[in-house]
Amino acid sequence: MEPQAKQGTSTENDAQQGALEPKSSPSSPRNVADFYRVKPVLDRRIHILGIGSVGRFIAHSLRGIPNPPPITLLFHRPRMLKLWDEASQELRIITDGSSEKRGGFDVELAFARPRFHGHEIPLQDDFSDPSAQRPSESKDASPQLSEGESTEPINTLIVCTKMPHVLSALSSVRHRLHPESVILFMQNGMGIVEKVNKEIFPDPETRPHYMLGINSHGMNVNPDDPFSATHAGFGTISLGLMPHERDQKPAPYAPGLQFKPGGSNTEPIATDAAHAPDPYPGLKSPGPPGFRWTPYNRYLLRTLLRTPVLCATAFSPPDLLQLQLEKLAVNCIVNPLTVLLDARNGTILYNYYLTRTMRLLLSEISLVIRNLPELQYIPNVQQRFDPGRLETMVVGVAHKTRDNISSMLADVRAGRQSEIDYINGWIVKRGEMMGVRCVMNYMLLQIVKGKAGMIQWEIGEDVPFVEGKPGEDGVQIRGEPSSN
Ligand SMILES: CC(C)(CO)[C@@H](O)C(=O)[O-]
Repeated sequence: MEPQAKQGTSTENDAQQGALEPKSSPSSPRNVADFYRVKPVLDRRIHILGIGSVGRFIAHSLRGIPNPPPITLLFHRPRMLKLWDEASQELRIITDGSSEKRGGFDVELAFARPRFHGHEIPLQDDFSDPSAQRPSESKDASPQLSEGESTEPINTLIVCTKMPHVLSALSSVRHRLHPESVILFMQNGMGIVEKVNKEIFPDPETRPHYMLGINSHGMNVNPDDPFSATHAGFGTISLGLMPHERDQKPAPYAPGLQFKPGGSNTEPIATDAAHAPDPYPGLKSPGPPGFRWTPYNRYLLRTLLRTPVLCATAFSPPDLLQLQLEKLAVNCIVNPLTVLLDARNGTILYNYYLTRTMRLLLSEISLVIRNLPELQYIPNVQQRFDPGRLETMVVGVAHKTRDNISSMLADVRAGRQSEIDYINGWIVKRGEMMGVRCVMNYMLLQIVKGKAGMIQWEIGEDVPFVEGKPGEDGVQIRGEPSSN
């Protein structure tokens, strides 16, 4: 497949698009045909990685707008590609019982590269043939590709995989992403950008641009159809562009900066208690954000904003961070408690024992959030993340989604890895960095992991019954000789 051959062209006359243009010489041709021949047009193709319910919903929605962008769905497994080829090659979204099919998607294979302790691990494609190597990272960073995998550049990527699988999924397309690409992360929980920077794009010079999205649409998958999803709850998508480290300029008048007479010119000293020397050297102090529009982050944002069914809105990075933290506080309560109780979201309401539990957890969550150094220069953070306000939010969401199975409960029941490390685990980790010991969140984290492990064991240990053949009585245990 040659995705580039299928790409559309943009008619947007975007001044920023000039960033992609080669420098024109005074003798550059001026007539229209030559202009289009010389000027590379913006690549409108959007790639989607992670074709679960949210990936299907976004892909389907984008294909429904006037002048839709070309969309490439990236499948991890050849089996999915085969199922797609055998099916109608359409995505179906069911809303209020009415189903709408849309086609016109391109598909590609991008094998997820499993990772272990921060490194890709080579796996065999075919376990019966140990000589057949799965793609893996090689020392010279030029990836080994499997048959069917593309090397075409990806300019615009939306990552909809669940949090625990983002790194292995992104590893499969790392060789196709470049410093001007934009990646939109659509995960629940916190901390993905830091992980991706550490493990996938450690060098800021070659790192793509990032956007973050918070989804509140309720989506359900249909177990018997891998290419459909049910739009169960109408929500919104909040979007924000992340400032890039390459664009950060040193802030000469950052609050609290002074220079010692005769001392090092770059070493800050404290001017007052509120602006004491940075206790978190890894975290940036809020200098001018140094934000830069690029052709692809502008294009992706515009395209998502003009897709009505997504109800997408754009926010500044500090506003988006606060929205993420509000969602985190809700998820820190609803998700693990519904796992422990093995019950729907509404169960945590009108039960004073559970209200007490919620309040104890929220006191730690609120303390951590209100002391995050990245929020210290934002007004009203103390009120916005007050435990009482957070409790009202949790109760509101639990009530609104009272008949839903939380995403964490669904993952744990199915024996999948949950997102708890990026939810309560993130609170515990950030608390540790600030000297706040979040013992209740820590305990909840351990119990949820314990319960998930228990269910994974049970699934693994399942006695594999096979149905009796016609005429045989009862069931037979696989591998055991038949009793009759
Ligand atoms: C808020 C929430 C718990 C509602 O179902 C949702 O974020 C989820 O399922 O993760």
